[in-house]
Amino acid sequence: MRPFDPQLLRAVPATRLPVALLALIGGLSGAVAIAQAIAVAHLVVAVVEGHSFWTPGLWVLGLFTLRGVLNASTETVAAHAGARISGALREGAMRRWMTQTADERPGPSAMLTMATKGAAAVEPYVARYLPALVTAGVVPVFAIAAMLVVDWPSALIVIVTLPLLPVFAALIGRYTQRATAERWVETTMLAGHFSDVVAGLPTLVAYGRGEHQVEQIHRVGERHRSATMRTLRIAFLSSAALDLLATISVAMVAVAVGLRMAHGDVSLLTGLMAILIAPEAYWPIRRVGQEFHAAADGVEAIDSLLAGSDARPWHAPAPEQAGGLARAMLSGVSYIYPGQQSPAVSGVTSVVRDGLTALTGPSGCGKSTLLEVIAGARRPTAGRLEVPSTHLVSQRPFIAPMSVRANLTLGNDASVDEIREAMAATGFDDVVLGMPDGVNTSLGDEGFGLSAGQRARLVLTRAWLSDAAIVLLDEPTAHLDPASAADIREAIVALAARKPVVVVTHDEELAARADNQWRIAARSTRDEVTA
Ligand SMILES: Nc1ncnc2c1ncn2[C@@H]1O[C@H](COP(=O)(O)OP(=O)(O)OP(=O)(O)O)[C@@H](O)[C@H]1O
Repeated sequence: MRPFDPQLLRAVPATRLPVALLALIGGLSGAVAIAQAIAVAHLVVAVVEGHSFWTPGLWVLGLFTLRGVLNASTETVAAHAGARISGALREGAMRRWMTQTADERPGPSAMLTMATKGAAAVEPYVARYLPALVTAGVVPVFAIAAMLVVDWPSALIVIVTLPLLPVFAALIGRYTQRATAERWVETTMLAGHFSDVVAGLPTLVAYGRGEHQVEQIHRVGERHRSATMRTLRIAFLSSAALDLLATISVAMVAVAVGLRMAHGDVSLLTGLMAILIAPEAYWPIRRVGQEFHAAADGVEAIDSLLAGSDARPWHAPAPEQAGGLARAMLSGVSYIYPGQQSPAVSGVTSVVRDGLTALTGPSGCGKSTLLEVIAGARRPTAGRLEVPSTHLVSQRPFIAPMSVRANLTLGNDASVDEIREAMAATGFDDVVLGMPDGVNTSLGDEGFGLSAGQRARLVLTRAWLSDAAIVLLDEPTAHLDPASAADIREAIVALAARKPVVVVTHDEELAARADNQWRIAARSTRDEVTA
């Protein structure tokens, strides 16, 4: 972990002002602490020598209050800054992931960990560590300058011992980086494994494999626990080491001052001032050491959250001939999955025309992949693609745990009348009639509470309402009973009369209703699409 990584300040401008403000307050606070040490020394001398202690007393009180106010402001600004910056990072990353293709985006569990734990871990880095770092660069200089004026031999001891702290901290930092990176991997794995198990729990229980997962999660959890304990151990030990070093250094100043005072070389006031100012030179660096461990997770998270932030999102260009028959054009389009040798889609040249296009071919020949390439969810590895806006209904379409209405208007701003018209066209109006609160009925995760046929009608209604120029459907009649499949077929044909629809299907009846046919040969034998 580098002590300071400017990429965050560059990528998230919202960071700059609060960090500058916190550093300013930190510097002021350090200056006030030095002034307070001088005032306390004067107060003690006044008491010891029997002078009036009102003036130094009032100074101590005033400076004490000012320090309190500055500390309170630090906490307030830090809390606001932390929330604002982690929010900005989270939003930026999520916006980016939404525009990235499936191959560029991190996996779901990594995205989940980064957007929740990761973004939150940036708060201590920005709100505590960065300001502490700036303070550590300024306050020791103030303290040494004050000591040079007050008592230069004491200043010399500080000048010699002070560099040991950052050197020591840097050595610990190198070790911490590795431990933190390991812990971050374990955290992501635990989150991913846990969310997979929760998602698959009904299936696991149905096959009697639920108990087996307890052992699995326990194992992953144990690895996470021991990685966490390792980083905590480093944090505690290194804090103790830095504290010890600083304490010994201050003690050296105190012993030297004491000896010189015993010989009568130094006055009580000078000696006291030197002893009280000395810790102010060390504490900012000690604080950096402490905050460093709390911030280490944040640095790991920043790298992941900002990864690819300077890359431009990819979009297939829109076809020039927007008003004519050609709605989308594919010329020699191929796609190879990352890490694979042979292409899943190979040299497809075709044109999406008005009406219904059936995309057929044997299982595994690349139909779904081609649909995702046309939708812009995957970037073709070769060939040229011109596509206007599309609406893809995948084999597992996204249904949010929200109301039916919110699900229907996801990605469009359809009016009540338009929703009613679309529902009538797809037959979803009959489904809604049977629901307790009509379109305001809340749905569970992935449409829990709806049958497969009802779900198919819902997502088709949403496709109907979409503003996209082309609708892409992936096996919309699969797993439906004959009556539902017949209704969905009619709705698709009606939709295709409004805008071009490309449908991947094994349903011969649906394919027979299509105006255009695309057929992909089996992977081993195929050359290209025959349109
Ligand atoms: N994420 C992936 N990573 C690697 N290979 C993949 C991935 N998804 C699919 N494939 C492979 O790409 C090929 C095409 O898959 P695709 O799902 O597009 O076929 P399909 O024609 O739609 O099949 P089906 O009719 O069974 O749905 C298959 O050989 C499949 O194994």
